[in-house]
Amino acid sequence: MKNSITPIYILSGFLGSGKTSLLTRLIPYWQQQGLKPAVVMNEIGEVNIDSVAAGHAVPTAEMLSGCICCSIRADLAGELGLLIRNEKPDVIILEATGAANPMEILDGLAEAALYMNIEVKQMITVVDSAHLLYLHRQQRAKTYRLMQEQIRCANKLILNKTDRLNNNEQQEAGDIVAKWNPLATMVPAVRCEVDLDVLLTGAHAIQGNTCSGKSEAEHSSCGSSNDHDHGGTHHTHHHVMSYTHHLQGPVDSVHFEHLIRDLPRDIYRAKGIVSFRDTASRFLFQYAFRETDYTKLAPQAGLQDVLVFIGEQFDRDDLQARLEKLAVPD
Ligand SMILES: Nc1nc2c(ncn2[C@@H]2O[C@H](COP(=O)(O)OP(=O)(O)OP(=O)(O)O)[C@@H](O)[C@H]2O)c(=O)[nH]1
Repeated sequence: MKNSITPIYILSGFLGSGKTSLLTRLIPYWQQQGLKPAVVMNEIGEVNIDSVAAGHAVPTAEMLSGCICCSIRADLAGELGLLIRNEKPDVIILEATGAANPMEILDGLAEAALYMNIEVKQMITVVDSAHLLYLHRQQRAKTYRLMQEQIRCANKLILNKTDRLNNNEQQEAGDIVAKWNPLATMVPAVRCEVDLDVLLTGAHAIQGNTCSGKSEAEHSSCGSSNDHDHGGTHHTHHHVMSYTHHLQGPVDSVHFEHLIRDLPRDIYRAKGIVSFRDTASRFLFQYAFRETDYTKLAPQAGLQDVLVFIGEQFDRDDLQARLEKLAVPD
């Protein structure tokens, strides 16, 4: 392990807010400066679709099937240690799952810092401004509270997806975020297109145990609420669940689009790789807060065809049955 301090940038933000979009900008930014970035990617699901989405070839530690803020937090120090020892990166970007509570990640990193020379430089939270506004109007407790925590703990905020809001709504979303975290620098953006020189320099210190002056008791979504199981050292996100479905072959594009259109509201994120038999093409598929996106892939690129759905206590069996029907030709 090298003796110099390895800076760590944490990318936080709710599911589908744009963290991977930011990652794809950060990697070439540092590479162009002659630096060697490495990535720690954390996914609640069993597969890492984000590395296909990011399209980068940098040293990556994948932490799958759990959340680094709770169920697999104990593995974080080991993964970081391996990455630093084997790859000697100049900078590490830690992309948390969208369900992660940033306070718990900071705690995990503070533990890791006992064994290795690391320093958390920035906690950048990417906010899906349209989703934030929707939740603010609905006041859906658990998800809303988690988003609030992620915003409060940041020292840099990207108010992303402003293309989905009109001017008044953008103002409203900005006001909510500024009220929750008046200290952080906030930058509005579309697809996280921000001036990285500005984003990465100068910021108030990360607030450790007192995100924007809030008390420990208010850091509820992972540390002290009923959302998590605190049996021993094992914590789980009760209200967030995922389902991974491996597709056995190409599916009909129209049937697939209907299935996605009719997804229950409680599924707020889906992503995967899917091949369509009617168009003979293969796509990276993304669904975030009711918006879908398809990026064409080379026929053999990346993983086997697979879909990951993330949401709040949705009917997994029903979803599985509907996905299995897709495999049956007309
Ligand atoms: N309309 C719109 N879509 C965006 C914007 N930024 C990102 N997206 C899309 O939103 C989806 C999710 O973006 P990601 O960057 O993968 O989000 P993420 O936060 O990494 O998602 P998770 O890791 O699953 O939590 C993708 O389809 C992106 O293309 C934006 O500013 N506007």
